[in-house]
Amino acid sequence: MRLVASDLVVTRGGRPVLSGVGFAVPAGGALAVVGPNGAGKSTLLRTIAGLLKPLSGEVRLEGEDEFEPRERMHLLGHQDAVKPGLSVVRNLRFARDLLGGEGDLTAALARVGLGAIAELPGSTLSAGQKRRLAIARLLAAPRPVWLLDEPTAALDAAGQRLLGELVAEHRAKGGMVVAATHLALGFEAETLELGTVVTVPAE
Ligand SMILES: Nc1ncnc2c1ncn2[C@@H]1O[C@H](COP(=O)(O)OP(=O)(O)OP(=O)(O)O)[C@@H](O)[C@H]1O
Repeated sequence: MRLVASDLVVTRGGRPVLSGVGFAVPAGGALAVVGPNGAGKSTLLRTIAGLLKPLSGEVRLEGEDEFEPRERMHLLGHQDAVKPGLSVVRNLRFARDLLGGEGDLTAALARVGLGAIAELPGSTLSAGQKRRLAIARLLAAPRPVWLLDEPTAALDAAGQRLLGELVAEHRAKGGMVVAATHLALGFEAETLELGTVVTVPAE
């Protein structure tokens, strides 16, 4: 399996944001997308996820031709999308059912350190706990491509280490990761500066 983007041209609000962006991430590979504020990192992730349509160019998941690429991807965005009125475990069940996964909710919550507060309402979570709940979705509904937008934001040191471990486990199973970031990610990745074309070697 391989995630390939070629010659992506994307405009937002009528202004060009990405022009001629391309990369290839093989099974087990990871790519860090870097650039200053407004460079188009989130735009690139949303385009890969199929939420924004490029003017030209394409994103494809080679080896998974029977699926729509977006069905095989997780986008962990800036917004943690926690429903305030639902408990932590119900939030996760809602997301899992929406995404069509079969992961173990209790195990996923335990892994991200939220097992003890599974019954608390989402409205009571701290920023870092919301981020951990968003990360639990990656485990509850396994998909081969993780698109992570500033994934370490709001995470404490232990949370950053945990994310590094989860990414390593995901990659060891052949998963792929594209992460937009300003901060250290806590895992090894090739780097894409927007506007350049790179090919990422496997681990
Ligand atoms: N909904 C929108 N409508 C119009 N323009 C937008 C929209 N969203 C983003 N943009 C513009 O697209 C450009 C890229 O934004 P994007 O959020 O992708 O950048 P980024 O690299 O992720 O930035 P940051 O590091 O600040 O998160 C910016 O100039 C921004 O103003």
